[in-house]
Amino acid sequence: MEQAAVRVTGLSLQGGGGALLAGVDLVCRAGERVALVGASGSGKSLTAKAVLGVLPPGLTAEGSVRIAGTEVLGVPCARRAPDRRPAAVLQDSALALHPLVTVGEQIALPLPGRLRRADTRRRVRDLLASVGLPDQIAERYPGQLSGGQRQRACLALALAAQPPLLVADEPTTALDVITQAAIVSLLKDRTGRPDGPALLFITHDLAVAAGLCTRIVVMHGGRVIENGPILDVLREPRHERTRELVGAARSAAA
Ligand SMILES: Nc1ncnc2c1ncn2[C@@H]1O[C@H](COP(=O)(O)OP(=O)(O)OP(=O)(O)O)[C@@H](O)[C@H]1O
Repeated sequence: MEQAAVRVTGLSLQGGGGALLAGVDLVCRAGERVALVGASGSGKSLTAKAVLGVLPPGLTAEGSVRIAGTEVLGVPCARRAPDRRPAAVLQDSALALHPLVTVGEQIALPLPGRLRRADTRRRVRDLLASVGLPDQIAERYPGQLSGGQRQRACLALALAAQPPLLVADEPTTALDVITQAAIVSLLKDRTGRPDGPALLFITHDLAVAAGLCTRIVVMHGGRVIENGPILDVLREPRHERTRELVGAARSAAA
């Protein structure tokens, strides 16, 4: 069987007095970009947190989450082997970066410690360039960047660790439409290729999902209700809730 960047099987989560996720199955293969969609509260972020190893305390998880073939469910991110840690790009880039450490120092952190300083500086510059940021950004603090620049810096930080998978949880929601398009185009360039991470893209925007991803997983009430090639699912949604999401997206675009 081909090894997936992430394979979630029968993931269930209990907490807050009830079932939050029930038997979630999801696969994102190496070199693939998969959209995870669903109405608010359907369980997308909790699924992402289980994959990332950052589940909130007090929740009981069952099932399986395999990253590049290794079982990681219940193993916090920091205790996973470095090549089994997915990277994350989240909605709030200001919270994702340390406010008192320069962008360059933060991007250098995941790089191998044995690199000479000049090599580290060069790698940081290359990573910044790969997300369309100039060298000088390395010396700045996160608060001195625009929201779009900060999200690019978060992407550079995520790519620095060469993760098998990038989980992007509504990464463009806080940005204006032009910056949104630029970040989506960067995600398309930098993920879903044999030499880059696979992408699990959580979004409410079906049009963006269709432009970026080849497959879609639709959640409702803590379950996966539909799953398939994105253009097929959007053209002919089978589940009533998927039809509602597609209908709402069509009305918004009209
Ligand atoms: N730590 C927690 N304890 C108890 N319930 C939680 C916890 N975190 C989330 N939930 C509940 O689990 C459900 C799924 O939440 P989740 O954040 O995964 O939804 P979502 O699909 O990402 O929604 P949105 O699109 O609004 O971000 C919601 O009903 C939420 O209230």
